[in-house]
Amino acid sequence: MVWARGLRKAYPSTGPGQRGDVEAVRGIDLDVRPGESFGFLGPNGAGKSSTMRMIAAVSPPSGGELSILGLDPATHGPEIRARLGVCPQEDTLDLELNIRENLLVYASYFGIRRTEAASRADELLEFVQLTEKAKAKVVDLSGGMKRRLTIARSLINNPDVLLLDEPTTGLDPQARHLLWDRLFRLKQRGVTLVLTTHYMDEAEQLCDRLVVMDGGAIVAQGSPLELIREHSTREVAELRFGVGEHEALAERVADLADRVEVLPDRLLLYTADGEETLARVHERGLDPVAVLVRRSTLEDVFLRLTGRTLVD
Ligand SMILES: Nc1ncnc2c1ncn2[C@@H]1O[C@H](COP(=O)(O)OP(=O)(O)OP(=O)(O)O)[C@@H](O)[C@H]1O
Repeated sequence: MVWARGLRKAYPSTGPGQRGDVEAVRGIDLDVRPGESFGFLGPNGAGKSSTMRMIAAVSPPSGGELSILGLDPATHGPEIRARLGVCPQEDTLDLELNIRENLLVYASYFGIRRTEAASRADELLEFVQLTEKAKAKVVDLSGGMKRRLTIARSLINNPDVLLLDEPTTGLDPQARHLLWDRLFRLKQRGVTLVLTTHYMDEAEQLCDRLVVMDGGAIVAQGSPLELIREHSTREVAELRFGVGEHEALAERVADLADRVEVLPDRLLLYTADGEETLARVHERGLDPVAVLVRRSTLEDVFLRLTGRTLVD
């Protein structure tokens, strides 16, 4: 569905004192398969949105090869865009129109006939659970509802691939779960999902496979489970001590874990059995102010690969 080799994106520098181009994407390879849910996970500035804009055929690559739905975006941009759904990071809904009208106007951009557009709009409002709000204004919707409307809008042309740039950023947990549920259903219907996120739980919930990006490059790829197995241990014991004590205490527990990470507010002990490790910590006479034993997540994978946390 999406295939890339050595894909690059550079922007001319604009700021004073900036020299050379900004290398947003530095030669990445991609292979998104039909029907899968594929994610780009990485912190702000990793190059996720730049990659998505190239896949959406709205931003030309600066180098490398790119094929979308088997077509070259340089020569087949309009055909590709007609078969894609794009859900941008910021909602770009028309505030003057009501909810249903937003869908109808969007349908007209794709040349969909009025009667077909009307039934499609009703079907999509039902799908995103906004039927009762059909006549409401955009300003009367919650953040979660606006996102659902944006998704409905991006489905108006019945796309083969849906691109979602940070679909749940800024939403509360309930709104996020509702959105995830709709995206699962789309996947069940055979729509290929390509999404960016900086939420590890979202990547774990939604993505069959993902690439971890940092500084414009892919630093790891695989299924969430594969990435965790490959780059982390089964469990993590988190220990909080007094402010400024963590660096020195890390040395005293280093031999109790496969690996120890020092964060400003806690120590992370990577181990197969967190409770067992914790018991050993206490045996040494150390007394953390707070402890937590949890399973490893993609956040741990990112920390291992980059030395930084995903959300600073
Ligand atoms: N239009 C542009 N002109 C110049 N520089 C840009 C442009 N768009 C992005 N960049 C720069 O390219 C780099 C990658 O940005 P990009 O938005 O692709 O990252 P991201 O991973 O999507 O981050 P975010 O989560 O903040 O959207 C950053 O250094 C950014 O400042």
